[in-house]
Amino acid sequence: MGSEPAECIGDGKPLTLSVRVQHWPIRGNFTIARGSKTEAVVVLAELSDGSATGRGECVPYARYGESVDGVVAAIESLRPELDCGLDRSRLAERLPPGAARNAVDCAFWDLEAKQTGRTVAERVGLAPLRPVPTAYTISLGEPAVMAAQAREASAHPLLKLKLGGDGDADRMRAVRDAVPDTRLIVDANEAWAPHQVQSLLAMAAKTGIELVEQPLPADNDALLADVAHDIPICADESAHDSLLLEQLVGRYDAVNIKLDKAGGLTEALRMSDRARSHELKIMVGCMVATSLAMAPAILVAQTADWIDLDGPLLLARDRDNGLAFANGDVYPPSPKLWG
Ligand SMILES: CC(C)C[C@H](N)C(=O)N[C@@H](CCOc1cc(O)cc2c1C(=O)N[C@@H]2C)C(=O)O
Ligand SMILES: [Mg+2]
Repeated sequence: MGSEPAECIGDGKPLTLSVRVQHWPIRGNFTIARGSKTEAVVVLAELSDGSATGRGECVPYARYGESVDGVVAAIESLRPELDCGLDRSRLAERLPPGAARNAVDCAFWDLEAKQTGRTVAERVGLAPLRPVPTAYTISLGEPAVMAAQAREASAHPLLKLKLGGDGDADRMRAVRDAVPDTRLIVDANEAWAPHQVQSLLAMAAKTGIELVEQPLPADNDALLADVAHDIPICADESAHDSLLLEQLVGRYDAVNIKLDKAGGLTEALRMSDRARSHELKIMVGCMVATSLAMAPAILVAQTADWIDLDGPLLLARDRDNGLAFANGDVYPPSPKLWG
């Protein structure tokens, strides 16, 4: 009698939770080495203390063993603890790195900003947020189609080409010919075979591409230690949270930090610090999602080497008070959106 349930690990105020699955149509469709998509399926978590409400959005990703139902259930499982005061500082004790923790962590940060009247950027000690240049992604397709799309998108100073293995030398060449002055990065999403990696990296360097993201399946990471390369190789599917960063050293030159992999802003900031201490360069990336999912990543992007936060640009429509994109830059969020 009177004792707290065993699962109570927080000492904050009771919070109410709302969890919703939302579908946001993509303009046209979006293709990478793993398949095509016509909509972004996101999970929205809201935490309320009765007067203020904080929001966070995540994208469950089957590649990491996640499903929409599983992520919703993981967030829902926090309900009793939120009711007895679970706060952000204890969240990592309850959820592993991944999409579910991301949505809740970002909702906590947003709620804390509203409760304290101080932006998240101020609370993490950042200077006033500035606009940052983001890549714009060209979907995987035939070389001529990708070249045409790159030409249409050439107002974006930095393009990210999705690659797929066979035919990638032609894709890189065709796009480079179409946009000779545009900065290019490429993302193979694990589609290169070990026997292709050396020649495709050389072709990427020759065509003036400045970064190659996740060339090999994550299981083949060890092979990269012996691959000579003139351009940086960036880990995406091989990099999740700060604990596993050490394994990338000697294999990769950079790491793509995504809040959905890390489990939110708290861990993404830690990952960014730790990547620097291992002398890894930093990309900040995203899934196909609304501006609410990009907003916290803009804080990590302030010190990143490459920024890939174009999710909302691929959507047919975005949330109210969505991020502004202009001249290749993405602008900091309004507190009406997040933070
Ligand atoms: C809007 C762009 C796709 C975002 C960014 N530029 C990007 O390339 N991000 C990812 C790709 C992740 O996109 C995928 C791939 C997939 O197989 C399934 C999904 C998504 C997604 O966003 N939602 C579903 C779950 C990258 O690899 O860097
Ligand atoms: Mg990637």
